Amino acid sequence: MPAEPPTLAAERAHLAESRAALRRMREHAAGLSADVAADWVSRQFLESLLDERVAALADQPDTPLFFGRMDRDAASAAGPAGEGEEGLPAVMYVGRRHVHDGDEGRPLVLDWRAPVSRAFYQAGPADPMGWRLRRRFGFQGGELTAFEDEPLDGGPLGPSRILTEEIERPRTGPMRDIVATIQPEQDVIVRAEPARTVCVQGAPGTGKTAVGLHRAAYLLFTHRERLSRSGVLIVGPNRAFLAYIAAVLPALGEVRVEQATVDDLLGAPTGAEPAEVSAAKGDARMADVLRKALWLHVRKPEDGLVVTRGAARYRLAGHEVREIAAGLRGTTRYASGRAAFAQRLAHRILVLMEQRGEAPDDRVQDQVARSRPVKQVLDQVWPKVTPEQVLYRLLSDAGFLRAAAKGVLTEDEQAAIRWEKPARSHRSARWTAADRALLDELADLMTRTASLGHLVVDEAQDLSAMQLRALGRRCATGSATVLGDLAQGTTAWSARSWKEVLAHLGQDGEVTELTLGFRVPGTVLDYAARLLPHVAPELERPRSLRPGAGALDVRRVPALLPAAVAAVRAALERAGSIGLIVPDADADAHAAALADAGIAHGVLGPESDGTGRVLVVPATLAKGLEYDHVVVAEPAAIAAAEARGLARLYVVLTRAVTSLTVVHEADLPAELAP
Ligand SMILES: Nc1ncnc2c1ncn2[C@@H]1O[C@H](COP(=O)(O)OP(=O)(O)OP(=O)(O)O)[C@@H](O)[C@H]1O
Repeated sequence: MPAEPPTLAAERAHLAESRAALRRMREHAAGLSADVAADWVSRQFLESLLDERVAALADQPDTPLFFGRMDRDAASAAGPAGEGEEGLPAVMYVGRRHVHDGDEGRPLVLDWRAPVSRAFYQAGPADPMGWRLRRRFGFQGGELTAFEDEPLDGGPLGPSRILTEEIERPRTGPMRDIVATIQPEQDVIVRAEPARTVCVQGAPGTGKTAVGLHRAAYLLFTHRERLSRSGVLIVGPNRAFLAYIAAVLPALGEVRVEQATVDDLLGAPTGAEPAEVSAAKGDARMADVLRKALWLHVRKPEDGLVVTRGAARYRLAGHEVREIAAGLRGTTRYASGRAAFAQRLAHRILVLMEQRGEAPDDRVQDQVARSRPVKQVLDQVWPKVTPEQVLYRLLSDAGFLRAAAKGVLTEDEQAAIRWEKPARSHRSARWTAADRALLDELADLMTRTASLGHLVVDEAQDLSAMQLRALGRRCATGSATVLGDLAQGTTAWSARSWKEVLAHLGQDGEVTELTLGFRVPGTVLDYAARLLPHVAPELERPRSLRPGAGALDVRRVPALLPAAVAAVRAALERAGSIGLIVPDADADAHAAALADAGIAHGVLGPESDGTGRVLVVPATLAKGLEYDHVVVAEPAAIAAAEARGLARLYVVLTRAVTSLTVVHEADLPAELAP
């Protein structure tokens, strides 16, 4: 066997030493006892913390313990004992977590999220940040097999082979983390200050989703205590997408991040409606209409209030009751306003009691507030209502809608959102996705929605103003990472500007644009970009990290189904995942054709992630996903299936990592012409 090159041997020795140290750290943690806890509850808590710590220190044999190394330049490293300024070692290894040598506490591997590790991602010849060399390691199944050096004191760096290989490594399952190869412009977003909301406009495959997930991991590392208390939530477009990204954060050691769709948060729709109606209901002006509609329920009192206690009667005149209601109206949330109204009425009665020489205490005030006469006034003036009751009334009662929408919605707009045939009551009403956002707004007008510490919103361009407001409430006291691509907006209410999105979300934030695509090879990206002037002319044309790479094959075929099967069969000759993306209406036919041809496959559904190397993907579910080889069947039908069909086609054509085959029986959409 040829001798191993000395550098590789030395790096492997460091890996072995780090692994041994991690084992010791784990043994040490496992030996810690929760007995120091003062009581049973604290002991349980401490035990679970220790279990978590032991689990976190497990060495996953397939996951490299470190993926990079940095060598300081001579000037910075010339400190005592080989340590440079700030006590930093002359050499540092960067990995998924800290590993230190138990005896001396010497760091063997530094966590990628530690401030010092920033240099691994950011240093370059233009600004070496005190470092001389960056080394990237190649691994195979946990074994260190290669390395690549990037001198930081020389000329400009070429593209990293390890990065390209990582991108082209065949996909076998869900999304992987990119912690070893985060690029400088991505790193800036990942490490942006926690309090800052960042918004990323990114062309297909520029790493928006990856960046959002790594930012969540970074924030949890830097502000663990605060954020694990207040919570971090990732919001994605559908279950299939969430299943696809689900493994990334656990691989980075973060298991406490929630993932949800907007439907999960606001409630699943039980009804459907035309897109124009949803668009009208999704308009931000609906917030004004709802506020008005709710507060229209507070009515002027007709009579005063009479409370009897024993033989005594206490009376508040109508104008006094009116004044109290008027003083509260609109100054609080509806539910707390109702409670405060009862208390204020009771307080005034208490004052009358005192004037008569009684000495009532707080308990008496509470009793009066809950008494029958007060409740009667309350129900008449400030009735208890639910969001469903208010929205039902608004959408079914033309007069009430007119009163609430006066000066905000035109007659036509009112007619558009009104139900033609209302259900019999709010209980039997069918609520659409757009209604769910309205109900959430009403619920918040009644009682404040709890806010989380940080929200990552992916594919944010597809959310309506009212949905964004609903998400904004959930990060009102925190910050957000907003990710999306205006060119991939496929809803009737898709955003036209990120400024507006941020305004609806109620967050101040800067918009950063990513245009370097990692996923899609140059030839394929250029083909898809022919659609860009038609879907989002204001956006910059995306560039690919692999400009010369990729195979594009566009074929007119006499019969679509057999041609799609043949294209899938050809892709099966190569390594990696295969997505056959088809118009939604044709998914069953394509699945049947594959089955007839004896090709094992899964079919992606809204609630399922689909399994298998070959997946039939309805076009409307392709967003955010990727496959090594993509076969697109009948682009014209995909484009014709919906109002923003060209944007859908743009999404569909940008899912391939290695090859794209387009088969079509009908003419291609004219916009795809060169
Ligand atoms: N720095 C990187 N190193 C390695 N792979 C990367 C890097 N950045 C992105 N990728 C890979 O590129 C692919 C696309 O990334 P991602 O899905 O995050 O992009 P996106 O901008 O969300 O795309 P889309 O808008 O099309 O959904 C993924 O496979 C991701 O792992």
